[in-house]
Amino acid sequence: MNGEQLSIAVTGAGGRMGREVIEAAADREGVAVAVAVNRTATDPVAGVPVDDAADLRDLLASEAPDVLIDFTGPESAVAYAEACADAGVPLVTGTTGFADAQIDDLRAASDAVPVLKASNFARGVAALRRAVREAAAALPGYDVELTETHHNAKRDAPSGTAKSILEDVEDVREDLDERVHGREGDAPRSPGEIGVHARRAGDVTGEHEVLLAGNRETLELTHRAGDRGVFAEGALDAAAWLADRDPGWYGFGDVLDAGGAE
Ligand SMILES: NC(=O)C1=CN([C@@H]2O[C@H](COP(=O)(O)OP(=O)(O)OC[C@H]3O[C@@H](n4cnc5c(N)ncnc54)[C@H](OP(=O)(O)O)[C@@H]3O)[C@@H](O)[C@H]2O)C=CC1
Ligand SMILES: O=C(O)C1=N[C@H](C(=O)O)C[C@H](O)C1
Repeated sequence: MNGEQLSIAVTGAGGRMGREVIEAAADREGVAVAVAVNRTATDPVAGVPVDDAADLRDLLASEAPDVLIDFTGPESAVAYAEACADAGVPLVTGTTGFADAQIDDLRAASDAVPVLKASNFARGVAALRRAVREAAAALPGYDVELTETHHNAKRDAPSGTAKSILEDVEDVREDLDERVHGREGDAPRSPGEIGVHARRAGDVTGEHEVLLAGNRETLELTHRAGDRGVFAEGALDAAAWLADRDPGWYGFGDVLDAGGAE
């Protein structure tokens, strides 16, 4: 970092989250957007010109930002991670929907630069995940069903956050080893199932609900994002924290454990 000023690059600058990050950066003291790119031509966002994503490597070399924030799609995120590794620029990515091989590619980039990947930058989701782990461990034998709801333009299903929560549940409840995505026809529930339900409707920002049921009682744990600003703020906190780290693989929990942005 150059003194107290954090210089960021933003990919997917024309998308819902890219715009939100640029707008949040404009509102935050000590943060400047040095590079903003998109695959397709995009008008300036909050006064920041948006360049062609094909020029990212040149722009990273000429502008030398402290960190790149990426909310795009899996293929692009992997390509941008490779550009970051080559340019020595730390990467924060909130992109979801990666295949396992693409995660391996991201991890390879983290040999060269710090890479922070998070399926959700809301602090409430971090708290939800802790609560779900505790509840699932405390309620052995209870059925678990997860429902996520997002806007009608979301591409990947189930959401990245839902997959993270599923991993949390499976980690503390080894008896739950079969993910069942929706049910249809003659489909009685078997004990090892975790039901997974993805709803797409309107402009819902993002909701995740975990239902635990058994022993004549139910427990529901729900997070609702009010707007995308909550994700953008978390991503900026992560960027500020990551800029001075050593190469390696990080999560949003590392930022929160350290007390948030420095
Ligand atoms: N971790 C978190 O907290 C959050 C994560 N997300 C995730 O961020 C990602 C982007 O979400 P959102 O901003 O709503 O999406 P949008 O579709 O609104 O924006 C995606 C942007 O990235 C560009 N892009 C580049 N490569 C790809 C690609 N391979 N597929 C799709 N778009 C691409 C698009 O450019 P062009 O128009 O030129 O194609 C577009 O500008 C998703 O994976 C989403 O799940 C979203 C919210 C919070
Ligand atoms: O695409 C979105 O919008 C969101 N994606 C993330 C996910 O897949 O979990 C996070 C958030 O729920 C919004």
